[in-house]
Amino acid sequence: MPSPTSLLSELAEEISRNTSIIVERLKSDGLPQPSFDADGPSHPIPEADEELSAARHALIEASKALHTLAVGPSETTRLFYFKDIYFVGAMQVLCHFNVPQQVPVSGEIGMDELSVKTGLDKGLLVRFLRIAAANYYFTEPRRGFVAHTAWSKTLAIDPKMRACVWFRHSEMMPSVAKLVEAVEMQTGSTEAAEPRNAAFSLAFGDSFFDYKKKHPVHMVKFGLFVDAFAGGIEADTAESIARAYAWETLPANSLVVDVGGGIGHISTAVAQKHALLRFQVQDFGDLAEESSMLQQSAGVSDRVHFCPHSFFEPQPEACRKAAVYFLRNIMHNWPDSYCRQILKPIVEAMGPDSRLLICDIVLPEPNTIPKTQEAQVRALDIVMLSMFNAQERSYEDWQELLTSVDSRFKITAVVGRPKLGTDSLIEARLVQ
Ligand SMILES: C[S@@+](CC[C@H](N)C(=O)[O-])C[C@H]1O[C@@H](n2cnc3c(N)ncnc32)[C@H](O)[C@@H]1O
Repeated sequence: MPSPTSLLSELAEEISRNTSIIVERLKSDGLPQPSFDADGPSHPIPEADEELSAARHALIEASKALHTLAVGPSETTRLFYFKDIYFVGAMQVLCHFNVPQQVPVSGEIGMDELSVKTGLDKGLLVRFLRIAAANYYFTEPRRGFVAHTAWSKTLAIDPKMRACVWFRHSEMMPSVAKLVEAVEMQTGSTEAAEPRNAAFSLAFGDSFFDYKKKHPVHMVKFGLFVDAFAGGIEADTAESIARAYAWETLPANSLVVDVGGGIGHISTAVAQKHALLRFQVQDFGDLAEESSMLQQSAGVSDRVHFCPHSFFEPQPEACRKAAVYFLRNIMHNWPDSYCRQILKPIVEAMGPDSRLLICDIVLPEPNTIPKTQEAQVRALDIVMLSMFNAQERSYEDWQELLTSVDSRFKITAVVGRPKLGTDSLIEARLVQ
């Protein structure tokens, strides 16, 4: 075990080596260097480039470790997420008062004028802006004036980014505050481990999706958040899913049933790339109109159809013996007992050649991936617990869950990194 001093040096060297790779490659490719300036690039280091992506991840990993070592155990714990909690609160106040959109994307604005334009009391505006600026969002180029950084500009130009701040603050934080209560309720009680008893439900008085149905604004903002969260991981976009799986090996005219498919944005992307496939997108009926608009604008409305359907009900006749039953980010929202209820009607509808295709995280073995990536998937696991009393699953968990529904289930393929990012595609078939 190296001494802490040599570990610091090793990490500094790692940072220096990977920084050089990135700086030189960006220079030789004529790309802009990362910068806090408002006109700095929003994705400065392309993920699609293997060398750059590897250097970027190594840099993130080493700089996080170096930062953690430099702060030290005592200060880390004493200030445990202290600054971050209030930073999140301040950012949500700023977004709520439309501050990011009222700051010009280039140039500056006086705090007085900004206060009038947003209706946020000037004294409070200045206090919230200054904590934001201390975290690289907004800058005060001269006293009493504010301008964007590349970070705050993302909030000015993209409602999906504002939905990320809103979701952290308005749904995740209240749920996390109820986590201990929810876990205490569950301890020794199988009945309590129900979605309606999740920390979210204790905070909001309703289960996650029932609450959304009753509060359409939350549903819309959640949709924007999901789009930004998954869509922001280059390797997890709809287009990546269209590329990652061997859709082209399915016979012409094959039917893909997109179970709980939302408005069908994944089916649409796959349909655009694979012209010989048909799709039925199943979700709540109130998404039908938006779904149909999407299919029409994407030019795939002849092959992608929306079908209002609850995944707890038997599959409709038109969706039986489909080539693929595709479930993206569905199972991780439900505890095992509910996943079994979702999978049973699918198994009943599957023909001998049907495949089940689940797109969700496959949790890694501990310490087998870089810590920053592991922290991300472990956090998602606790998100699922606090929102739904559900979980992310390891390969063994998936295998166990599937065979508990039907002992014939066999996982026949798993497609993960580098074709996909956080999620994997888990293909399973009923094997006699
Ligand atoms: C996390 S989203 C995933 C949506 C889509 N598969 C995707 O990957 O973007 C979960 C979806 O499950 C849908 N859902 C929840 N309960 C459902 C039910 N009982 N029947 C059908 N869909 C349901 C929600 O409306 C939502 O669209």
